[in-house]
Amino acid sequence: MALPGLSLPGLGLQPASTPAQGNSFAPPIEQVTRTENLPARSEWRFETSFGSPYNLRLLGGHAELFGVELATNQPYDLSGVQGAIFTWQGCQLEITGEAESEYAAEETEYATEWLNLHGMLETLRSERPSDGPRMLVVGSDNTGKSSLIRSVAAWGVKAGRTPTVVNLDPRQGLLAPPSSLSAVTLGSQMEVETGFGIAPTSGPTSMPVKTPLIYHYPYASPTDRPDVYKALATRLALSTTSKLEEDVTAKQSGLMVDTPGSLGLTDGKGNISEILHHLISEFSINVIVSLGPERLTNSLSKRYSTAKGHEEAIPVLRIAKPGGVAERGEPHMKQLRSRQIKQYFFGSANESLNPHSHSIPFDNVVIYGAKPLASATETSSYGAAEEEEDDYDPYTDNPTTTASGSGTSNAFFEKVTPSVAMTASLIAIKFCPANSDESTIRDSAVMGFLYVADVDEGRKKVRFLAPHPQGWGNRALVWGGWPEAVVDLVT
Ligand SMILES: Nc1ncnc2c1ncn2[C@@H]1O[C@H](COP(=O)(O)OP(=O)(O)OP(=O)(O)O)[C@@H](O)[C@H]1O
Repeated sequence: MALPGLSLPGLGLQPASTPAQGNSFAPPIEQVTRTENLPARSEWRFETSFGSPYNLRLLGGHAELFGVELATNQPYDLSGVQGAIFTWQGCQLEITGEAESEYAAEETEYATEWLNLHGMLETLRSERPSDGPRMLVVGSDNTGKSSLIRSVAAWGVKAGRTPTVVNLDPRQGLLAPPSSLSAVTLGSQMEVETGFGIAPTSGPTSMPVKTPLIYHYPYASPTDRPDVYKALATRLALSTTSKLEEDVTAKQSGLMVDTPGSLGLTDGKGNISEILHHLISEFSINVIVSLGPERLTNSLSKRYSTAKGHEEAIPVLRIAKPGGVAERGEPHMKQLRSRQIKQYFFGSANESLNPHSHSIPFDNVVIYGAKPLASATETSSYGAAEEEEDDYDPYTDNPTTTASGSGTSNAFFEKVTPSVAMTASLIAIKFCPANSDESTIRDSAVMGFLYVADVDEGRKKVRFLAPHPQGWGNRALVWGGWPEAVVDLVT
């Protein structure tokens, strides 16, 4: 019997191609190993703690984690992960280690819906090769947005496409630490354990390197600094779309935009976030996928699914939240951020990296502190913004003063002297020179991140960890109060 969706274009189910990795997998003696036989179209859901080993191995059949196929006999370390190993045809798994919860589930209709979405994207790619799908996924927190994007991106890569994934949620980085808004074109398949993989490094790696375009937004939510968020989204949209213009295959493969859960909420009158309108307009979105409540989908449909003036209609699709998606509390999210930061500097178990130490006198370093929103100038972040939104110009709110303080106002940054308060936090190296004006510093892409390992106020020296051995010349450095310090990065 053919499985629904499997005949859709672009998803040739083939035997797992990666060979067995031998017998290097040696479970700790006290760990109990058990096997699970999963029937077709079921999944193994698990929630595991950080630091407590949890290993999975595919013994037979086919299985995938968010679209990425597991290789037979390869051990995968899935500690600190909430997820599900899904199988279309049935499989046998070997599991070692303790989970906070784990069970086999057969209510997996969501997977067919996601696969049908992949099929629809493939149809759009074939029908309009010069103008691929530009999909935005919206919904409240923990509705499966990132997992959906990971899966359809992985299926796209498997079908020979090179989709571009855009992460607009600063709380979780995409090939970058939290506080990043980033985009990457996937030229190769993702990893089972690390998802999109690790950030590029100066050293040799066994994994194919994916180079993201990164902007720095050192706040947890778009509504913390909507002016900065919108300006950076505009920058990211411009850079991404102009890059796609130079790459026919990537343009045909299309964009997949992941949004933070706060943009999937409507106000009491059912109005959509004005920032969401901004993203739809700036990324020229032509498919909207809603994982949110019916109210959000209705509001989006009312606004976008019928043509208005010169605007084309944008289809709005509603997809149900998968049953297995778990609420993630703040302690879990904090550990996730900490792990992403560690991985940025030290890599993963499969691909370790060696960060470099740079000790610099205070006088030789110029650091700008990112300011929180000082005055409540934004009265409401909801509303239709029907006309003005499309005309949003990031330059209109640009102060012309230098960030170093001459002139009338420093809206975004203030110069700061290194202090112990910075210890264990992240600093972004911008591509622009240190004496650039505020808006240039704000809008510059990120060259890389530094970790403040130590500040010696007595000797007036600051020690950074950097992924690269080279210095960064006279570039602007920006310190934000967010994400929180990760004190156990350097032991
Ligand atoms: N089928 C599933 N079974 C078990 N866990 C799942 C399943 N699908 C997703 N998850 C897990 O649920 C959590 C939330 O999913 P995901 O990150 O995709 O949601 P999200 O809507 O992007 O959340 P947020 O907006 O808060 O970032 C993740 O840890 C994810 O790995």
